[in-house]
Amino acid sequence: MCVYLERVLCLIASGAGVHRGLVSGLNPVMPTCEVCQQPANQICGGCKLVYYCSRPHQKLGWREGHKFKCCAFKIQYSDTLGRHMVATRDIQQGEMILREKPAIIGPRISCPTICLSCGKNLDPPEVNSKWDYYKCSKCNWPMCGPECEAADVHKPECKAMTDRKYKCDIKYQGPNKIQAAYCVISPLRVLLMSTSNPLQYENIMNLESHLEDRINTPLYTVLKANLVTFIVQVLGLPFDEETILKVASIFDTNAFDVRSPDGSTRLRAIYLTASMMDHSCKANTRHIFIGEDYHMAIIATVPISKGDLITTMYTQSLWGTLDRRKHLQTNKYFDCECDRCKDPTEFGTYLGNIYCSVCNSAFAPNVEARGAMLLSTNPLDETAPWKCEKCEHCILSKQMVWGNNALKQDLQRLNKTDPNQFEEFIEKYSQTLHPSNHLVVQAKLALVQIYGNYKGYSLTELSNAILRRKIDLCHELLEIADKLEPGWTKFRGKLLLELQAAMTMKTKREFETGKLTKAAAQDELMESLVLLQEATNILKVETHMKTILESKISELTNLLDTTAAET
Ligand SMILES: C[S@@+](CC[C@H](N)C(=O)[O-])C[C@H]1O[C@@H](n2cnc3c(N)ncnc32)[C@H](O)[C@@H]1O
Repeated sequence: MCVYLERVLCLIASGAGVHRGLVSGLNPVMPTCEVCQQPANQICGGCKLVYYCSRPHQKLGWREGHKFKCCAFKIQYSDTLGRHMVATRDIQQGEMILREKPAIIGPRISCPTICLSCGKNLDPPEVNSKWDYYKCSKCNWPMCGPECEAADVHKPECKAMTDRKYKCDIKYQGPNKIQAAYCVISPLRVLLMSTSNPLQYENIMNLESHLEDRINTPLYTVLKANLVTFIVQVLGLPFDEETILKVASIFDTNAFDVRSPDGSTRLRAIYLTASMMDHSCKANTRHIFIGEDYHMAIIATVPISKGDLITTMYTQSLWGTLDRRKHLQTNKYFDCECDRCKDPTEFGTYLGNIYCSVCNSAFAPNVEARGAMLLSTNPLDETAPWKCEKCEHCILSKQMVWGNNALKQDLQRLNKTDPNQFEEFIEKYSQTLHPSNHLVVQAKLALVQIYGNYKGYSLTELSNAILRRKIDLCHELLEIADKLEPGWTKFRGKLLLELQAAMTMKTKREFETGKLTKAAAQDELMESLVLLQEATNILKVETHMKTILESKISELTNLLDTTAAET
């Protein structure tokens, strides 16, 4: 980690300059100039972390290398947002704003049986002709094998448990059985840091927790019984109930969901600096995980101007405003008031809206009002009624919520591998849900994934009509992505890949059947190549995508060559 980031972390830890009410009482030692080490009082305007005695020395320091180290962000504090990240200079699309290793990584609150060291999902091997997992020889937690048992990450917790003769009693009970016992591990790892790495422990304990909001929730009542009892009574560790629950609450407020590309590992981790990013329903970054240690990189998805907030998405971008705000209130304890939440049309996508049943009824006298939507009269108030944009028809917000939930359940019940069920869902609700309603969008997204990828629906197996359908769906979804997740987002990258694959197949078929001339086929293939190049720019940072993208590019260029060679 660069020295500047370490200083950001120290600032976070000490609360200096960025922490609520702690701006006074800063380091009494006079800062020194980065260039001449003389007393200095001019702070670098970019990173706000280094000082200079004069303008010439600032210029010299910049030329001598500070320009490569200066962070593109600073952490600020406001009463409404708490600490948040702000760009200290213009940031380019695709630029890596931050790369950081996890301060702590561990199992989620409940998960299938995983290895405590590497986090991989465990398949039960046959041991002594009885089906069970390999177990740590000391604490009995399931592990991959002796190598993981000996890994450093497991040593402190293993010692804490074996010192008290505690043995884990997880046994193989069939595939994918969810184990609640894992809820103690990640908090235990943080608590043990209080002696092994006190500075890091302080850093973590300085994060926002919202414990006061969570303490009486059903989950925290369970944690009081399970987690607190385990730490205090079973392990005999010297922590009070509030500290233990605060650690759990810090995870719930700040942890990132960490997934390996192949889906074999799913953990939660805290990244101290990245956790300073506030939420926006149209975020300007995305994050990726790099390597086996799950370093996180934050990437700008759009150009970010100096002074802009650097934001991330805490919820699902393809949910409507009612669902997103509810999720943020119950999980992160704030009311989102971003531009998208304020706009009853969600930037013209109408993602969370439905058709007005009066204007769209078959008997409606005014045909010009067809397509009119119900809009919330105040999107920042979940109890506000919803009114038609064209007539006086109004419904209560709870009717909107009930209807939404009923249809959501209908969607969830569908067989995820059967495209006909998603097509029927879209058709069935076409009088209520317009083509970019969030439930229809989710059904369309499922179709884009099935068509061309699933067994029985590979690209070569698709009929021309379904191939055309896939292309149309990709275009529709890309239009929504441009408004809600613009730029170099994973969503756009994946859609562009799907689109170019379908377009290439269509061109190939039409050329082979003589529907397209050589020149027209080449023009179309060039169009696909442009899409593929943009998808590559977006996705190449994800290491597992590199070979896939390279082989797609070579397939497409080969096809271009072959087409050019045909007579
Ligand atoms: C991961 S922390 C982000 C850092 C946090 N602001 C702090 O001061 O430590 C998440 C918390 O930040 C606050 N927050 C994040 N985004 C926000 C937003 N758009 N509006 C208001 N509060 C927000 C909420 O309290 C949320 O639970």
